[in-house]
Amino acid sequence: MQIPQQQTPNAPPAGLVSREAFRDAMARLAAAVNIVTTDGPHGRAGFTATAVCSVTDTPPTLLVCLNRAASAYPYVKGNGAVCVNTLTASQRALSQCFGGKTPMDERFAATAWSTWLSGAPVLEDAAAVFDCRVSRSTRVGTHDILFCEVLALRHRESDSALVYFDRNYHGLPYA
Ligand SMILES: NC(=O)c1ccc[n+]([C@@H]2O[C@H](COP(=O)([O-])OP(=O)(O)OC[C@H]3O[C@@H](n4cnc5c(N)ncnc54)[C@H](O)[C@@H]3O)[C@@H](O)[C@H]2O)c1
Ligand SMILES: Cc1cc2c(cc1C)N(C[C@H](O)[C@H](O)[C@H](O)COP(=O)(O)O)c1[nH]c(=O)[nH]c(=O)c1N2
Repeated sequence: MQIPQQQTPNAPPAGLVSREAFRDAMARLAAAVNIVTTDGPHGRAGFTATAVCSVTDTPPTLLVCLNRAASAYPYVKGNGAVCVNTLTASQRALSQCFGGKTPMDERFAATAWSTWLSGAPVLEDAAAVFDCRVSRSTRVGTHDILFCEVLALRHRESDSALVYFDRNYHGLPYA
């Protein structure tokens, strides 16, 4: 039998969760770290993202949550193309570079990039690469949820992972 929300034991009343409490709890969710890039008529940009997950394999689609205040936002929206580059443990510095206030050209100067189908910059030695077109997007609060249809991909076998957990980076060795 399903228990209605208001009768769930120990459930706090709705509407009392602060941004701080939400973030504190979210900090307990370990997440893969990605550099999401874009390029095209509206220009090149990229940002670090942990809010990335699989949506469906038919058609292969993932989602990325992007803050509309981010400097990359107008570029991503204008180009309608992104590449999700999932980082290995050795790429922590790159995540820091794309996750702060570093000027866009300096971010991309930190390493070499190529392009596949979408035109967005590809990090060839990433743990996994998902080259995508943005098939649709939805506004929720401060963010847009971008649904990204995968046009091409590649992944490395037996490599480490970069994980963001408890407001810190952690290297996860393979096996
Ligand atoms: N989804 C996001 O937009 C997101 C995720 C992680 C980090 N960040 C950025 O990196 C900074 C440092 O993050 P931190 O983890 O070290 O400490 P934090 O206390 O700011 O965030 C803790 C956790 O809350 C979530 N979060 C943070 N800002 C958010 C936002 N604006 N919208 C939705 N969820 C959010 C993330 O899961 C994050 O790991 C943040 O202040 C934020 O600017 C943003
Ligand atoms: C570990 C980690 C994880 C995330 C981020 C940061 C860091 C350090 N940031 C923030 C994003 O990368 C960037 O810092 C902000 O958008 C501000 O960038 P600008 O200085 O405006 O380019 C981020 N932003 C976003 O819109 N969605 C996300 O999933 C994440 N995830």
